[in-house]
Amino acid sequence: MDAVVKSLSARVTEVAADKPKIEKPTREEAEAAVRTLIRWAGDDPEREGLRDTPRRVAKAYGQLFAGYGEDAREILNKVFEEVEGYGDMVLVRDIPFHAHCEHHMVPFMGKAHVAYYPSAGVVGLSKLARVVDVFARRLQTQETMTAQIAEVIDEVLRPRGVAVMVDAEHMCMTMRGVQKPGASTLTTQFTGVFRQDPAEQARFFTLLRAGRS
Ligand SMILES: Nc1nc2c(ncn2[C@@H]2O[C@H](COP(=O)(O)OP(=O)(O)OP(=O)(O)O)[C@@H](O)[C@H]2O)c(=O)[nH]1
Ligand SMILES: [Zn+2]
Repeated sequence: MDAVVKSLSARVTEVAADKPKIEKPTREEAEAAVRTLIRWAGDDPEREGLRDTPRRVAKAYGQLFAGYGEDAREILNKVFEEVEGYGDMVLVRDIPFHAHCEHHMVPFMGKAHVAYYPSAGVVGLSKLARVVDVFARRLQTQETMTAQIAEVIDEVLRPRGVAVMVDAEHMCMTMRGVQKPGASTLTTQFTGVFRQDPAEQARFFTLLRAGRS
């Protein structure tokens, strides 16, 4: 791709960082909390099989909640200005993700579909998937995550419109509580032309189905 790379850092610094600011506990405090939860579950944190578990859980949290240390705006901070006149919809569908619900701290997982109409250049396709992960790797509701993905793309790229659809299964509805495995939740967020024009939303849904039986 014969593309000119343009930095959007000036625009990026205009907007507030989206990383939540909290005072983190020490690693020892985190591990002690895991030991407490093991006891709350009914087991003995000192038995051999569980002795290393607090350390592993604290480490796993680093990956599962890596989104707190990332800024989606920085990920989108690079556009390819010239893509041989392309101005139509770009849709990356079936982006798999794992998140944790903020109510029960158990996983919900599924696929995100992200579309936008470029205005001044396009962004690397992988960046759209990275943006999904930034918000998925936090304590979330599906609605908030869907809105955050659409909003940050809209804010940084200033496209003619953004459409995001998230399709997920919540383990808090499967493994506990109401116990309804297989129930899926769909959420959408539209900006710009997708919000204003129902025909554009219809086109987004048509493209989502394209090539599928
Ligand atoms: N809107 C929304 N609700 C969610 C999401 N993830 C989990 N929930 C819901 O959060 C609600 C929490 O309800 P509460 O009554 O406070 O908690 P609870 O007693 O554990 O509820 P049950 O899950 O019905 O047993 C449940 O209805 C969950 O299904 C989400 O991403 N979005
Ligand atoms: Zn939940």
